[in-house]
Amino acid sequence: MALKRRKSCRFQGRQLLRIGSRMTGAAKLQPDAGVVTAFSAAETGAMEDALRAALEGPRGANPLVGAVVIGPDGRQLVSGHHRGAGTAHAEADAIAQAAAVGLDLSGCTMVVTLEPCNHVGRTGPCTEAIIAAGITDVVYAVDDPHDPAAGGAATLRAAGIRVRSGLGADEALDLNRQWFEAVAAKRPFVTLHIAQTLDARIAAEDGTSQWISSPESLADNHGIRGRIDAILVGTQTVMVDNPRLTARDAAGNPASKQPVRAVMGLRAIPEDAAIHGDDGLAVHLPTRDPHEALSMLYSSGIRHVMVEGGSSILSSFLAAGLVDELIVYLAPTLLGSGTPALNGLGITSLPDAQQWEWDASDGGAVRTLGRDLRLHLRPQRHVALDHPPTRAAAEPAQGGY
Ligand SMILES: NC(=O)C1=CN([C@@H]2O[C@H](COP(=O)(O)OP(=O)(O)OC[C@H]3O[C@@H](n4cnc5c(N)ncnc54)[C@H](OP(=O)(O)O)[C@@H]3O)[C@@H](O)[C@H]2O)C=CC1
Ligand SMILES: Nc1c(N[C@@H]2O[C@H](COP(=O)(O)O)[C@@H](O)[C@H]2O)[nH]c(=O)[nH]c1=O
Repeated sequence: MALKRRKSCRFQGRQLLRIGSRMTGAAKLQPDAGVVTAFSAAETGAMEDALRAALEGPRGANPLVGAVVIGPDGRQLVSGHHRGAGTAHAEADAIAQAAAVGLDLSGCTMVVTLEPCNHVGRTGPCTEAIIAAGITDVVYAVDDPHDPAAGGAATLRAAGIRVRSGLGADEALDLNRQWFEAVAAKRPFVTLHIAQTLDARIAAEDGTSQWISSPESLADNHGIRGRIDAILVGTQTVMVDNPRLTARDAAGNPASKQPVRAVMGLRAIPEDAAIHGDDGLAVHLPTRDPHEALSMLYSSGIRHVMVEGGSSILSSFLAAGLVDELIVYLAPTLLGSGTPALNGLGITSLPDAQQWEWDASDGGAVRTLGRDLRLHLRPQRHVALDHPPTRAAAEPAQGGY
């Protein structure tokens, strides 16, 4: 990934860059008059690598974040990335790696794709770790909308650290554009799961569907179940499959973290349905409106939901434009008839088709899982972010961080 920059603006190994409307999707690294901030070629290279490192993490309640620390001579010393809610942030990851090999980071520059956090969530504040490491310079791409007005940058400055932002802002906004949108809309991040045959069926004519996916795909799906906040299905899936919707390992043992199990639809859930379990994690969302379902989940602290199916539910979330990430397990199996993965998106003409793009994050866009292919996609970007992230946009993180 090459950050946009013009070579002509370089002088003595440094670039003169203007940060134009830094927090908008139109933010560009442009050499020009105006607010002038200088970033060195080493910092620019480090930001490119930080953006690449960020892609190694999974999408969800937390944004993808990467960090690279460079020494006073511009050499890259260590890099880190965030591996999902509840794990070390990218800055803390890089600092921990340096500590593990006895690397002294005092006097170094931390280059990171998101403003270092200032709050105590599931992990300690990154500002504290940066200050404690003796880092003297921080360059970050975009503000963190989760922090209150005086965010991490202010804390770092108050500690005497030189802080600059806006380098790679376009790329960093694009990297997490769905996450920023979900945060601004105050709704959970939505991952849609489809386990389908080659001819896009999710169940046979008689309703049987277990299992279309390979054991490896099922294991992958259970891995996701173990790190999301909630899993959601329609009432019909509960009637037909009587699913448990728990996160389990290959031997059937429950994972340490279990998602809330949400059922969406107006019908009552049978009392003996397996989904109730005995852990109090099952909820009924008596609505057919996906917006309403998400707002019910959000108000109870859910920040990442995986929509599992069936077709009516998958279609309703897709038609409403509420899907941030799409994971399709594609089995080399043909049914020729049965329940289609989707049963209508309100599209009648090709120009109106939904367009998706391959998502290289978290292991890549296409992976082989046993005999299946795992396809990973995100909505295609049509325009710059209409509503750039602002600090006021989000409530403090609950499910994530
Ligand atoms: N292979 C896979 O990945 C999966 C396969 N499946 C399969 O899918 C099949 C079930 O799919 P399907 O029949 O589509 O049922 P769904 O599971 O999608 O549930 C549909 C029901 O949900 C309620 N509902 C809530 N919101 C909406 C909405 N916006 N639009 C329409 N209905 C809504 C309605 O019931 P109400 O009257 O209660 O409101 C409706 O009848 C099963 O055979 C199951 O095995 C299911 C999940 C995953
Ligand atoms: N058939 C099918 C899936 N089906 C989904 O898994 C649910 C069953 O979950 P559980 O009772 O916890 O094992 C079922 O109701 C449906 O939501 N998933 C997949 O990854 N691949 C598959 O082939």
